[in-house]
Amino acid sequence: MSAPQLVVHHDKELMAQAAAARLITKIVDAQAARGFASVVLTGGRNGNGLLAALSSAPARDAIDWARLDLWWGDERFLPEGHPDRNDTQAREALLDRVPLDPARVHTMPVAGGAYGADADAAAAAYAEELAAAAGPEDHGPVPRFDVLMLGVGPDTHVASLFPEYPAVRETERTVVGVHGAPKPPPTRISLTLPAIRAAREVWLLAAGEDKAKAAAIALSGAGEVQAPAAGAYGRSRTLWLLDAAAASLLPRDLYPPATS
Ligand SMILES: O=C1O[C@H](COP(=O)(O)O)[C@@H](O)[C@H](O)[C@H]1O
Repeated sequence: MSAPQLVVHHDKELMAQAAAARLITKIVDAQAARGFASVVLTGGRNGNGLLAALSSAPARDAIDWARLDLWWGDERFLPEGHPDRNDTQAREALLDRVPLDPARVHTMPVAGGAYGADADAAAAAYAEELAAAAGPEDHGPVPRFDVLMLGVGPDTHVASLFPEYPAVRETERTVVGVHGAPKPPPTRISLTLPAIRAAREVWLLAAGEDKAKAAAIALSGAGEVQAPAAGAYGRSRTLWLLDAAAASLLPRDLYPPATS
């Protein structure tokens, strides 16, 4: 477990641009060291903001897009191409504009596809896909992702792990179906905390006033069942990327004053 480090940017746009620049460096370094990189994408406003910033970043094509594995932390279990699916939004923000290898783009299953309306079966299939991609060096059923990003919801949810829901208590499975989610749509698929914690680095994105309470709760010692964001950490780094509005309720001793 790595203790959270905080970086507070002046505003949402700057946060998205700085996070995009940070991600480019991370991916380029991993590709130089191992030949490929693996990143887990998040849905939500902050995650899509980062992808849009990456799309217009001058250094975007320093990344070798064909040697990048993309996974998702969660998905809204909706039909293919639905505008509310996280993968649809990611494609619009970035993925359709870069030369990815389609075989390395690991979207979560769609509703009405191979698993019909069965989100649990779809989740089990994604768990198998992760397990197949994990090598002996990963020492577990999911790859050691280079970076796993999570947008923090106003209620402290991350991925589709909502406070007090069974999914946040899961200790065995790496991917689960989520039913009756408090945020639409009610049916979702999500990585669990054990899968999230397999990542080398976990980045939590929180920008905007509506994230201030969630950041303060999660970073002030709350339990992970009540505040799932508190249970999201990486093996070697846990990084909270915030803007000043989202950091406004944090105790001042948690981070140095915003500088950028
Ligand atoms: O529904 C979801 O919400 C969260 C946070 O979204 P935001 O719009 O409040 O930033 C996101 O992390 C998750 O991936 C997504 O499915």
